[in-house]
Amino acid sequence: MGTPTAGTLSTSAASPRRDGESPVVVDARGVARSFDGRGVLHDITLQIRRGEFVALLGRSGSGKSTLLRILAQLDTEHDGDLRVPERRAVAFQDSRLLPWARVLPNVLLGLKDARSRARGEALLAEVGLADHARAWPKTLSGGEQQRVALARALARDPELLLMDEPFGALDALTRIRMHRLLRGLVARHSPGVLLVTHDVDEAVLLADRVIVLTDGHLSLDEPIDLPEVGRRSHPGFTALRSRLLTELGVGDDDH
Ligand SMILES: Nc1ncnc2c1ncn2[C@@H]1O[C@H](COP(=O)(O)OP(=O)(O)OP(=O)(O)O)[C@@H](O)[C@H]1O
Repeated sequence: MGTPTAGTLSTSAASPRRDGESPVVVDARGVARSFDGRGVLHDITLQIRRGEFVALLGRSGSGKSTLLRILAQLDTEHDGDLRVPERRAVAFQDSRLLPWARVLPNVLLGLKDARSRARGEALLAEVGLADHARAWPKTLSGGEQQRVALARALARDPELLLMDEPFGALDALTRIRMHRLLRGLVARHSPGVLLVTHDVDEAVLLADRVIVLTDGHLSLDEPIDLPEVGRRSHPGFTALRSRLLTELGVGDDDH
């Protein structure tokens, strides 16, 4: 494995957000990863800007989680150049809350700033859990635990929010509610977002842009030019959904 060039983007102070010119919060050039000599990611070049919501689709084993872990810098054993901001947050399919800490301390975990508490409380209110600040995680439903995990991620005011199948374990109705919540949170807090999902509908409903990994190669990178409201009933939704299913090797008839 070669030595990666990893840098830190500092975007918050210098560049105010401008249409189409928001600061870049992921700048990956030629990123590659092998395990035991087997290439899993090949020559990934990808930029994500602050405020942009990117969905990452791919078949099982295509390298999605590997890429997310690299962008989170949980895995630094890659080739190529990567720049991501210091202020980044990751959410996984399981909420990974500490069972021995109540909800608010979970949200505030690792934050030392005296103003953090107020921010944590405000975020709990935003995710509809103001009354649960003193609850133990195990007393919450799966959806509530994921809402706490989102509050925890946003408490760091991340410039980059990375999510790996965050709603994968939730029932269909809870997922729909989480989609609405997430869109609102992202609109208000404006991080750059990379959402790994298996779910084509989820990708097309939520994202501004969709990328597809095929056997470790970025095989598609496309803006989603659909209205935010009424997206599912827009004719463009069905068309893009079909194209993505084809790209993923699943015909509409199989679905
Ligand atoms: N630590 C590791 N050691 C060896 N191989 C690994 C490791 N991590 C991932 N791989 C391999 O890399 C490939 C891509 O895995 P990855 O988890 O990134 O895929 P994925 O697209 O996220 O899959 P899924 O949708 O099933 O979660 C797989 O073949 C996997 O076995």
